[in-house]
Amino acid sequence: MSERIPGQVVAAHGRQYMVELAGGETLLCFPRGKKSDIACGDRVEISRPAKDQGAIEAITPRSSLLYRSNEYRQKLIAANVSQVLIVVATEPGFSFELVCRTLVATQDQGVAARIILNKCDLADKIAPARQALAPFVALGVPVLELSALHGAEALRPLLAGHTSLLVGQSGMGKSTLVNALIPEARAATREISEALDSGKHTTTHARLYHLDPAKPEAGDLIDSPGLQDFGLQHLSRSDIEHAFAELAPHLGQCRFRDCRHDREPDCALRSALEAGQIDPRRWAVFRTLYQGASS
Ligand SMILES: Nc1nc2c(ncn2[C@@H]2O[C@H](COP(=O)(O)OP(=O)(O)OP(=O)(O)O)[C@@H](O)[C@H]2O)c(=O)[nH]1
Ligand SMILES: [Zn+2]
Repeated sequence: MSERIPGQVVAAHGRQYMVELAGGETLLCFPRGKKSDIACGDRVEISRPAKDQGAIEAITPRSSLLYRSNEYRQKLIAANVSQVLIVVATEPGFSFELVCRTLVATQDQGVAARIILNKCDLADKIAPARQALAPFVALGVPVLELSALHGAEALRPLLAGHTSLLVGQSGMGKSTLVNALIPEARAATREISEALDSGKHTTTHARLYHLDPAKPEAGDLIDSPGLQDFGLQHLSRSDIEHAFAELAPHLGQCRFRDCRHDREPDCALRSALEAGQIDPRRWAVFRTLYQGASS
């Protein structure tokens, strides 16, 4: 048996992975066997049958796994993340539901979340954006306002000591933000794309960057492709109830143990909604997710 070498997946694209080894060398790797449930951020053990190619033999247990799913399949986003940064912008408008769904996924994985409100140079658009974000602020989700076009230094201290995942809809300015934080990102991405795609121009992969290669404590940043939806088919009704923090004081208080929080009498959740203790926009997303959950 050949020697097992530890490494970390720094780029994932289909069944191809770039794995960083101790010392910073990166190696193109393929998973052993048919399965490829490996994500950017995964710590792995590889074997090296050839100098310029590796085989992923094992995945080290993860501290967290962010993924999306529908009825048919699941899509891994990133592993071993300690905080998720949800990028929204003053313009164009962002999806309230997508932010809620991302927060559900982070809450489920016990990962911290922050919202970054980008494009705050567009001064007249800030007030409506703040209003749209108010329900998240009320929940205690920190919001950082910045303008990636003019720099992202305010964010840097919040990244120290973390592996942070950047997620957001297309057009919110995620790439601008990555380039502001990591000026060499564009070149690194091009290099990786060439290795992974052999010339094809797809940018569908997640990518891990070291904020300061000389200082591991500066943190790592994983950039992921723009999100259009965030399917959470893998979560049960109970998972969803527990992922909406504002419901916590009311869970278990309904008259019926198997209350579906719909039209049942003496539903504690509906009472809290009617008493104004639960934001109606959050409630609407909760209902959508709860009704779609399998059990
Ligand atoms: N006014 C303003 N525009 C910005 C800012 N940041 C990004 N933009 C612009 O917003 C547009 C989208 O930015 P990108 O960085 O490409 O957005 P993205 O989220 O990476 O989008 P995709 O690449 O489609 O996933 C570009 O025209 C940027 O120049 C900002 O802070 N202020
Ligand atoms: Zn109920």
